[in-house]
Amino acid sequence: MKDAWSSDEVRKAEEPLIAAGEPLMARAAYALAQTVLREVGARPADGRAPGYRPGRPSGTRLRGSLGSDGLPGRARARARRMAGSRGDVRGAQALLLVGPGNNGGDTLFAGAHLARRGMRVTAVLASTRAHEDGLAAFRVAGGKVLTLADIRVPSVVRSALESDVILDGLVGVGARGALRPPAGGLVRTLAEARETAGERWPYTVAVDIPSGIGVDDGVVLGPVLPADRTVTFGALKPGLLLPPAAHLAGEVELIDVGFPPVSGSEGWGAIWGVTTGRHAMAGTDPAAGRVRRVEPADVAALWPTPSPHDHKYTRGVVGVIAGTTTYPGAAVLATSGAVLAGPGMVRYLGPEAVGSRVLLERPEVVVTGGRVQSWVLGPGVPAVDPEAGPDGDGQARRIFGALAAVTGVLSEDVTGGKMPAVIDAGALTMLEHRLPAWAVLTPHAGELAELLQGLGHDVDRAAVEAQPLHWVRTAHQATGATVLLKGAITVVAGPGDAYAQADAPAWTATAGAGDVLAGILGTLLAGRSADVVEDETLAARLAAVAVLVHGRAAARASAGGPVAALEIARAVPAVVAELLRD
Ligand SMILES: NC(=O)C1=CN([C@@H]2O[C@H](COP(=O)(O)OP(=O)(O)OC[C@H]3O[C@@H](n4cnc5c(N)ncnc54)[C@H](OP(=O)(O)O)[C@@H]3O)[C@@H](O)[C@H]2O)[C@H](O)CC1
Ligand SMILES: [K+]
Repeated sequence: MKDAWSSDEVRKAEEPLIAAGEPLMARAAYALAQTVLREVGARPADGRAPGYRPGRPSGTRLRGSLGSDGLPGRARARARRMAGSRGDVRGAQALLLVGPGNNGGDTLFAGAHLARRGMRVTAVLASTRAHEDGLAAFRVAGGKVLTLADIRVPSVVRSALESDVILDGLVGVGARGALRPPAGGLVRTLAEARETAGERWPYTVAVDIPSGIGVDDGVVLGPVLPADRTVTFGALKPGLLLPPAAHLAGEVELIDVGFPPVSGSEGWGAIWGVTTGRHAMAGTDPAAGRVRRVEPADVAALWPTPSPHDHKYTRGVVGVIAGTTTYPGAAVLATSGAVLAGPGMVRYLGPEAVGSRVLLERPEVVVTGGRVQSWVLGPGVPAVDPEAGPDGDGQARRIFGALAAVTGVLSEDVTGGKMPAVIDAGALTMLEHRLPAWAVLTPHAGELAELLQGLGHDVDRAAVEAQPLHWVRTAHQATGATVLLKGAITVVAGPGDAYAQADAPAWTATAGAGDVLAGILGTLLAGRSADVVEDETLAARLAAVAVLVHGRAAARASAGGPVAALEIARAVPAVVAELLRD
C-alpha cells in the first residue's frame, strides 16, 4: 500500500527529528542530487539516445537545444559521451528554480552537489529571500546565482532551453494556493515554452512536489511546470497520487529521510518500499482518512480466494441486473467481468432475449432469480426518465427491487442478509434512500456531477474533474455509499481512507470497460459479503483492488495497443493468478 501524508502530517513527523538534530535537508538534497546525476549521466551504451522521457520517443532530451558552448544539445551529449565514461556529467547544465523556503534550500544544496561534480549550475531566485545556508553552500561550490528581479523571464526561458535538467524548487509542502507572482508568471511562461519546445525541453525534476499543485488535495489552481520526475522526501503527498495534479508529477521517487513508519504493525519498508525505518509515528490516525494507493502486493490478502471446503454458495453469488434489449452488450460484459473474477456463481436478471445473449458468451451464468451475496446494478440500463415511466424491459423495476434490499427498506428475512452492491450507470438515477458504505457507486465524472446536482450541489463535469477527491468525498457524505469515480486515475472514497488508482493504460477509456469493472467488483463484494458489512471501510479497499485488477487486465489485453472491453474481462483470470502467486 502506498500511503500519502498531508503537509501537516509531514510537519508533525519532521519536528521531533529536526529538534533532535537529524540532518533532514542534507539527506533530501543529497538524494535529490544523486537522482539528477543518475538521470543526466545516463548514457546510451549503443550510441543511441538515452530514453530520457517516459512516454516520449527515446533520447530526445537534448535534441536541438543550443548550449552556451554553441553546441546543439545532441552534439553536446555526444561530446560528453566521447569525453567521459557513462555517468560523467561534467559540462552538463542545470537550471534551478529556487523559492524562499526550505524547498528552495533542498534545491540549492542539491545544486552545490551537482556543481561539485562538474555540472554548470545556475540558480534563479524567484524571491528576495532564499535559504541562507543553502545559498552560501551553492556559491562556494561554484554555482551561479541570478535573481528574477534582475533578469527577465525570457532569459530564464533561454537558459532553460540550454539546460540538460531543470530543478523546480519554488515551493514544497509550505505552498498555499496557486503560485503567486513572480514565481507564478515564471512558471506559466516556462510551461508554455515547454509545450512549444516539445522534445527539446530539458528533463524536469520537481523537488518534493511540482510547485503550484495542491499538496493535500491534488487540485491545480494555477500554473505548474510538468515534471518528468518528482523526488519527494519522507512520505508521498496526496497531490502526487490524486488527479489532476498527479498527471504533472511524472515518475515519483520517494526518498527516506528518516521518518518513522505509520504504525508498529507494518515495517517501514512494507509501507514505503524503502529500506530503513525506526519508531512508530505518534498521532497518525488511519481513520482520519488518508489518501492511499493499493499495490499489486496488497491484492492477495484482500482477494476472496477459495479454500478446499468452499462450494459455490459459500464463495458468493453475484446478481447482475444489467443491459436491455437496446443495450444487451453491457449485460454480456458485466457478467463476463463477474464470472472471470471467480465467484461461486453469477445470476443474471433481465429480458429473456438479453439473458440468451449472456448465455452465448458465458454459459456458466444462471438466468433465474434466487439468493445472492452482492448485486451489480445498472450497466447498460438507461437513466430513469420520470416523464416516460418504467422502461419496457422491466430493468428499472428489477433494480428498484434490488436497491430496496441494499438500502435496508426490505427486511433481512426477505433479502437473506445485508446486501453489498455495485451501483452503476442508470441505477445511479434510481437512488431514493440513504445507502450503506457497502453500496459502491461507480460513476464517471459526468454521472457524478448529475448525482451531486440532484443532491443540490452546483457542480458540473469540469468541476468534478478539477477537484475529484473533494466531490467524491462529498458524494460519499451525502449518500452514505462508497463512491468510485472512474477516470485515468480512479478515486475511491468511503468512510476512512480514500484511494487513487493509476493502473490502466489510456486505451482503457473505451465503451464497456466500466461494465467489466462493475462485474469484477461485484465478485469481490460477493466473495467478502459478510466482511464488507462488518467493516465499513472494506468496500473502498475492495473497490480499489477491483480497479487495480481491471487496469492490469486492460494493460495485458492491450499490450500497448487498442483494447476491447470483453478482452479486458478475458484477461482477468491470468492477472488474478499472477497477483495471487507473487
Ligand atoms: N519532508 C522532509 O523530510 C523535508 C522537507 N524539506 C523541504 O522543505 C519543504 C518545506 O519547506 P517550507 O520552508 O516549510 O516551505 P516551502 O519551501 O514549501 O515554501 C514556503 C515558502 O513559499 C512561499 N509560498 C507559499 N505558497 C506560495 C505560493 N502559492 N506562491 C508563491 N510562494 C508561496 C511562502 O511565502 P510566504 O510569503 O507565504 O511566507 C514561504 O516563504 C519541503 O517541501 C521539502 O522540500 C526540508 O528539506 C527538510 C526535510
Ligand atoms: K517544488
